[in-house]
Amino acid sequence: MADTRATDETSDNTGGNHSSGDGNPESREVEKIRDLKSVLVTSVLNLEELDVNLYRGTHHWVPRSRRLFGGQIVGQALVAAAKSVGDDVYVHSLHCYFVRAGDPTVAVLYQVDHIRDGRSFMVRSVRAIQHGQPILICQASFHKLQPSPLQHQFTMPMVPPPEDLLTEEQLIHLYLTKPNVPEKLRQFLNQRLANEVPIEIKPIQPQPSLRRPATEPRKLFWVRAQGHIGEGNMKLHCCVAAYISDYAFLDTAMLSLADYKAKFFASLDHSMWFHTTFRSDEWMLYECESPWAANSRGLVQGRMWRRDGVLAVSCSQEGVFRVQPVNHRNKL
Ligand SMILES: CCCCCC/C=C\CCCCCCCC(=O)SCCNC(=O)CCNC(=O)[C@H](O)C(C)(C)COP(=O)(O)OP(=O)(O)OC[C@H]1O[C@@H](n2cnc3c(N)ncnc32)[C@H](O)[C@@H]1OP(=O)(O)O
Repeated sequence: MADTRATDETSDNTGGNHSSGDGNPESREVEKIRDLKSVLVTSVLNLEELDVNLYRGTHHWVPRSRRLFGGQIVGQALVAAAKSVGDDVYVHSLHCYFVRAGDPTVAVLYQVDHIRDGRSFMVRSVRAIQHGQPILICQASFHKLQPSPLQHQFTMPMVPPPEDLLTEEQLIHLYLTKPNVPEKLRQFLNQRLANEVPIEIKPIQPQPSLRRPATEPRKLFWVRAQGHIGEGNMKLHCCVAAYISDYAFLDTAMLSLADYKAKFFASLDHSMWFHTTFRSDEWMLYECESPWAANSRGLVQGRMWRRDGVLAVSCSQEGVFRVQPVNHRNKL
């Protein structure tokens, strides 16, 4: 499908026109990596067709929890659903339940059911299956473009542009240069650096250490897929956004609680609404907030903004959190 609306990088509300090249050899290295095609496109979201409406997906990065990353399963389910509709419709929403933990030692099968094809909307249901049982059930709905005078959106928060901020990786490198970083924490951060997460993040207000105060459960960060995807296939950008949207989302609910850590947390469901065209390989501002948490569950809501201030995607998710007090004796 042709993406007819490219992001206008020259007119943003984040401080004007910014060039990513700064002459620094490290930045040039980063730009070289960005020339490579995103692994999300070449591998993670590149499903193998096994039969009619039946696909197989493999894994790239697996979180420390050793259960499959929810964003990967949602992104792959959306790829499978999108293969069953024509070029004249756009995905406008999806609603998923994570019903079982995904097993990283085997592939995931995606079975697509055609629920309904209407004049304007098409609905698909996808079951992600491992060991003969569903791990995710997902409904995705597609819509033809139908312009209307009814139009409004919230205003994007004012934040520094991504060019003025450090990536999560750079922040960790900086932190590791400090003296007296406890060995356990150093190991944890080095492990984080070794992770091949195909996502780049630039937090607006980086946490200087693990020992943080309780704050309003809200955070903002710039995010994009690692590597190049390019213009063109809007459905693919939505699948990549589905992957990205789950990465640093759920822990927003934990911000209101200091001196506790989650000994177990997992997303229970995930919903997304796609409002307009965007590029998932270009910086988008992810605004995440948690309006409620109690009873071992927390709700998070998110908005992904194109850097020209257009609201591109809305997300919402509930997660289960089993928390325990942190022993701060050996922490900074
Ligand atoms: C700014 C930059 C910051 C960057 C920060 C980001 C950093 C890292 C990112 C990391 C990645 C983020 C990950 C994002 C979230 C995810 O992707 S989570 C993955 C997707 N979701 C799932 O996998 C959930 C799948 N669903 C399930 O597993 C189950 O449905 C469920 C566990 C939610 C339901 O549980 P339940 O109904 O209780 O099932 P059971 O089979 O009975 O129990 C499962 C285990 O839980 C234990 N348990 C049950 N109840 C309790 C209880 N009340 N208290 C304690 N424990 C309980 C139960 O004993 C089982 O345990 P075992 O498996 O037997 O050990």
